Amino acid sequence: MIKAEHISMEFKITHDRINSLKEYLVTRLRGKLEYEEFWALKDVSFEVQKGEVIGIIGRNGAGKSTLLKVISGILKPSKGEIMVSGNIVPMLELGAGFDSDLSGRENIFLNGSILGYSERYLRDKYNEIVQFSELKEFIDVPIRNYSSGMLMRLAFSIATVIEPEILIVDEILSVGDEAFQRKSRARMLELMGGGTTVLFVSHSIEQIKEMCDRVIWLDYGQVKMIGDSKEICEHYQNYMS
Ligand SMILES: Nc1ncnc2c1ncn2[C@@H]1O[C@H](COP(=O)(O)OP(=O)(O)OP(=O)(O)O)[C@@H](O)[C@H]1O
Repeated sequence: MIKAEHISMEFKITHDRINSLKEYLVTRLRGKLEYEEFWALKDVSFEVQKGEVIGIIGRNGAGKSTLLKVISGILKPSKGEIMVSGNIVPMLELGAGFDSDLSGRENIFLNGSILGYSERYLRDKYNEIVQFSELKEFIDVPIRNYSSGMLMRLAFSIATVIEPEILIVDEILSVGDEAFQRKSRARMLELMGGGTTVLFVSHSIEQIKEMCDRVIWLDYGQVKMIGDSKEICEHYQNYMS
């Protein structure tokens, strides 16, 4: 379902302080722009089968979010190849795929169509999405007036009600109030039970142990360990303590 072969991701970082596009172009044309190469992912390979729930762990800056972006097709890897079969719904950055001037209702259709779903399908699912989000009174308000918790509810409701084949989630379960967190966790477990393949990043090792079949542990952009979730989490906890 997902196959990553020798994925490496390079970012070019400049330490020059550049304040405008003009300054950037002048510096660049003079050949004075100095870049430092930084490899956020180095030679990462793994395979995920249909229906598996995979946790990605590692310290801050280890490359977890970068890996999710590469799998989602948001970033193209500098080296290596990623193969994905099935429709992916990425929930990576809050508000991505939304237009802040549009209402919650309009954004359900906008976001849903970006994710590749037809208007008819979204119309069928609309009530369920709104009901799950608990945003009924706010659904015709422009989302720029939503709190981050409300935005998260909307994004989560769209992503999970449409039952994607592959769901990619970055730390989303830690946002929102406790009641919604509980509800989201139940919904995630339901999706996992229904055969959705899930990849998610979490700093909560307890959550990873509870929900995942397998874990990928990234360290400095490399796969440090990959395997059974309880086993890898124990190694990780020992390593970090
Ligand atoms: N667009 C970018 N340009 C330059 N460097 C980047 C970019 N995106 C990420 N990085 C760098 O790549 C490294 C990995 O970042 P990433 O966000 O994938 O880490 P992470 O494991 O998700 O971290 P965290 O647990 O803190 O969320 C970091 O050092 C980060 O600064």
